[in-house]
Amino acid sequence: MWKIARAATSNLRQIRRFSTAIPGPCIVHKRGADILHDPWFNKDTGFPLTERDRLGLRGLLPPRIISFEQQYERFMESYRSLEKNTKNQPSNVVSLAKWRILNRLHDRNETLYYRVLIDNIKDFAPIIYTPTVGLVCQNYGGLFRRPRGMYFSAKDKGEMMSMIYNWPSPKVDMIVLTDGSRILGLGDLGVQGIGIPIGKLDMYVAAAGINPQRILPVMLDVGTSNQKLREDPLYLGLRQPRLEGEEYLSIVDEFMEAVFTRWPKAIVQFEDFQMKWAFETLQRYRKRFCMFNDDIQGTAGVALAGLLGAVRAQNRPLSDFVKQKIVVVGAGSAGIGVLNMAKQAVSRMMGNNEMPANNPFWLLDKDGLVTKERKNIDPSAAPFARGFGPGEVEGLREGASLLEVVKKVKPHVLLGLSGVGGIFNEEVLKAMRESDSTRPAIFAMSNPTMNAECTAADAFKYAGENIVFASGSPFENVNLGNGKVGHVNQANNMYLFPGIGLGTLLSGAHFISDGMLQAASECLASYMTDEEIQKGILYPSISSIRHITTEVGAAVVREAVAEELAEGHCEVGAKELMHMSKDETVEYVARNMWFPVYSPLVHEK
Ligand SMILES: NC(=O)C1=CN([C@@H]2O[C@H](COP(=O)(O)OP(=O)(O)OC[C@H]3O[C@@H](n4cnc5c(N)ncnc54)[C@H](O)[C@@H]3O)[C@@H](O)[C@H]2O)C=CC1
Ligand SMILES: CC(=O)C(=O)O
Ligand SMILES: [Mg+2]
Repeated sequence: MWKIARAATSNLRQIRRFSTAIPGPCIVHKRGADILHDPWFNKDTGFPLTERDRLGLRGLLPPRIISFEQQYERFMESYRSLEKNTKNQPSNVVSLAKWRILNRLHDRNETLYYRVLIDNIKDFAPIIYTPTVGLVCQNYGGLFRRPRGMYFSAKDKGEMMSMIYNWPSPKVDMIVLTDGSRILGLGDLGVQGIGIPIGKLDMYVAAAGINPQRILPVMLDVGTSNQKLREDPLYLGLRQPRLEGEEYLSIVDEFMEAVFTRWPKAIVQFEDFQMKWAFETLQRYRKRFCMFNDDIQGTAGVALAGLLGAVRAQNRPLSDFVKQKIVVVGAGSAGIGVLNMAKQAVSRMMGNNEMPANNPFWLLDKDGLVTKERKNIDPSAAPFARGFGPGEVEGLREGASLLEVVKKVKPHVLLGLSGVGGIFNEEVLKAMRESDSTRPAIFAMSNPTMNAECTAADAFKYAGENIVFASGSPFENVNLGNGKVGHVNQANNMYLFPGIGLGTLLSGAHFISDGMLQAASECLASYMTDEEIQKGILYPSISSIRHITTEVGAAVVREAVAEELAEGHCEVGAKELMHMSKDETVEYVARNMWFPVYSPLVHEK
């Protein structure tokens, strides 16, 4: 079942070379300076003379023509100088300086921006995505220069159906939407949360090859509960308390109707909504519109793939997943999402849609262990509340502390999605040494870095060198001495959301089923070889994110076909999708991925 998928696509690079060798023309409806000021079309000094003539650019640029490769080198050179010149400055200052230089390129020339991003994704992802994107959101008021994406506010009620036509691109494939209410582990950042949809969509372009002219980051500004922000003179959002209840839902309803009226085939990814709205909107829209919630569903798939990897790392068969004791810290949208998907996997493995006699999950929130004695328990957490009596670990009371739970349960896995930095402290990590696993797994998945439940170095230092470790934001591998390395995995939903979006788009499904999400997760899990897993490597390197996304996208397409949800995309109909072999589906996905090269621009009125 867990075959290695990589060999099947060894010809991917060739496909990409071929498709980039003869770039198709790009229709542009403007001329002259308007083109130079449009990052979608601008080539800076790279416009050939013929194009300068055709588009009225002669004289608007210095005469020398610089090739794409030279422009690329020039940018990388200035990036490297910046790195050198800021060496001794505080890390936040350096990170923001790096973000600024990339953002300036993004604002000026998207083709070059995405090319440097794709080629250097391992170095640049921590800048355009977590952790730096968190810092950018926190400082958004001061950093703001040019708008990116669209802003729909509570003041726009009744206007959204017409506003959506203000977006200049006639076609949109992927939208990432936030209301800014839970930005990473940083809380309510109101309108400043727009940085998250922008960063996520950058990953869509880099990893999934979604055309940047067809992405749309959206901020739904319904106010903020963050009083400090409301009082900040530089704050750019509505300075009013967050809308609640029906008032809130009517805004989201109106936005969704507007989007799908203009772009019926678009996919909307909900991102960083506070828990109550994350679950409510998922339930409300998932059958009506093509959408998913990344924090609930994307995170769950990535975590499940890692949990299965942790079983393999113990040299145990995957079916032993049902015997793993898993402690999840954080009962929010992400933690509950992970538990729901892990529970589904357990029931599938049991073959009878039942849970094993010994419930393998323990859930903690800010009030400690969640049990059946919990007052006013959230309905989504209720299925995971522990009981008392036979089959239960003795002596664990309602609200037991994390340390008590770890000491008594001796879990195989300790997984944090609490947003609380350092909560896996020395004592908790040392208690993991008594785990019943030969290779305990510690997943500190909260973002950004300062909110991680522990650092990689502390995990290996206190819990032991034989652990497997994953974090939501990147950490360096840990030098364990004697030539040994503690491998750090990045358990982040970035390994799945681009493939879920791309696969759904290319299948033409109008709805994202549990089966499609499960297929994505299984594909990620099976991507890793036994040799890698034995080294504690549970996820691929981010350098291969395009490759893994192609595989995940193909797995999603195939599942949509199997469930008869696939209706086809552009000239490829449902029947053709049905007759594609696995390799052909992978090639189909690869063929449809955008790659940044300068296309000849053709002017049309
Ligand atoms: N690595 C990844 O791919 C992802 C990471 N995350 C991260 O997970 C974190 C949580 O996200 P959500 O679940 O959406 O947030 P949320 O706000 O819905 O939930 C947070 C949960 O943590 C609990 N909590 C707070 N303090 C605690 C404490 N001291 N001990 C135990 N539990 C405590 C809360 O009671 C709540 O249940 C964030 O930092 C976010 O960045 C979220 C999605 C994906
Ligand atoms: C990664 C992500 O989606 C989060 O931290 O919210
Ligand atoms: Mg998120």
